[in-house]
Amino acid sequence: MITVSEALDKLLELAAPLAVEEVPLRASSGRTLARPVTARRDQPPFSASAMDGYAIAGGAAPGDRFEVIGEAAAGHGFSGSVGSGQAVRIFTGAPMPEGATRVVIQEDTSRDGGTITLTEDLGTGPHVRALGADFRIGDTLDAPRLLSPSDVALMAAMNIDTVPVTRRPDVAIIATGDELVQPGEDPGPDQIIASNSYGLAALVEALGATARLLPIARDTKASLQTVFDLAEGADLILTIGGASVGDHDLVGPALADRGMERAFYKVAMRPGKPLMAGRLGDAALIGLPGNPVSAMVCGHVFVAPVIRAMLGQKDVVPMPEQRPLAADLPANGPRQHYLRARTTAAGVIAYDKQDSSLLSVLSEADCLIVQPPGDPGQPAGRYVDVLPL
Ligand SMILES: Nc1nc2c(c(=O)[nH]1)N[C@H]1C(S)=C(S)[C@@H](COP(=O)(O)OP(=O)(O)OC[C@H]3O[C@@H](n4cnc5c(N)ncnc54)[C@H](O)[C@@H]3O)O[C@H]1N2
Ligand code: MOO
Repeated sequence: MITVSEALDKLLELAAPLAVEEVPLRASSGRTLARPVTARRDQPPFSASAMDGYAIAGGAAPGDRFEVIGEAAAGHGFSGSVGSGQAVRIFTGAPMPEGATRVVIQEDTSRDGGTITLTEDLGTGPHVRALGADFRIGDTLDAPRLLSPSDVALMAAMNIDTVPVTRRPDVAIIATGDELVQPGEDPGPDQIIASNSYGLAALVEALGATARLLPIARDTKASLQTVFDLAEGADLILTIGGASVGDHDLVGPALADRGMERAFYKVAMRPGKPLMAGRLGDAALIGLPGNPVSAMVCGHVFVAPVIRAMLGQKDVVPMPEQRPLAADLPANGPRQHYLRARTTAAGVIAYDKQDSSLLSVLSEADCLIVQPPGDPGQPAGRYVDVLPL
């Protein structure tokens, strides 16, 4: 058995960044920027008013009077220039007229026909946004970067309409087992619903991959080979179940027949011990254990970093957070334990039930406490490593 960190190193060797593609700006949120993009204009492209009021030239004091000589609105600048004793009615976002140095907000003026008088409680201003105050032509948004809605707004303002992003990893997901039927079907008396494939598909799609749920493979080598054929073209193949040592655990042998180069089998972790990984043709392959919580925990711990690496992201393995324990944590055995836990005001608390079949517990949990192998147990109040879910 290898350690979690050794397994992660070997897995990341299987995951090279994918090709770059151009997508419309509208489709770029949640994608990974693959190359820096560059602002095509200054923002604002002119010195602009930040408020509704009057643009004036030079100093201003309560009681000063100005003649209003024109109007500047957003999209419609004033073509003349402003001199001493003159003002231009101006609105937020309008270009500052030539000669104007500040904006007096309209609340600080009283208007009488074509004249304004500055009131006693005159503010300081200047209420002007300098040309290029947000960004200048040539400023860049650096890659790699997971694009957020705010980044999309920024790129739009930079006048970037197509965005170079890393291609979405194509992830083929194969559930295996005679006992499985799809959600919505009528299970026989010895059957259960295939749940892991759906949870894993949601997980990889949330990370920016495309999931292909292939038909359930039955517990024969022939059925497994038929479904493996359908995984052709995938960047990453996830198998679920059939990974352990039972007579019907045929995933390893079927993959060996197919010529998989195995990188490792079995990791010193709980849940998730019978994890397997390797390369099958052009695809990376991760063989996940069948127990539902084991499959999902391995999804968070191993599959997510592989997807991020394929997307060309940096820091693909999340650093655990430090949080205090709200209750004592019992001693651990020889495998790194990922305990399903919840956050309370007093700290994190592991659920009493840690069996790797309990999806209801996983669904309630908001984090995993990561307890190292051989840990002697920790008292309440001690800070421990936690992975938020
Ligand atoms: N003698 C031993 N038995 C087991 C060991 C061991 O070391 N020695 N390891 C145990 C551990 S740990 C795990 S984890 C499981 C993993 O076994 P497999 O990967 O072979 O998984 P299966 O046997 O196929 O299934 C286990 C369990 O999960 C259910 N399952 C499978 N696929 C799905 C799915 N897509 N959706 C929902 N549930 C699924 C399956 O029905 C079984 O109940 O092995 C232990 N045994
Ligand atoms: O991965 Mo197995 O459940 O260690 O529970």
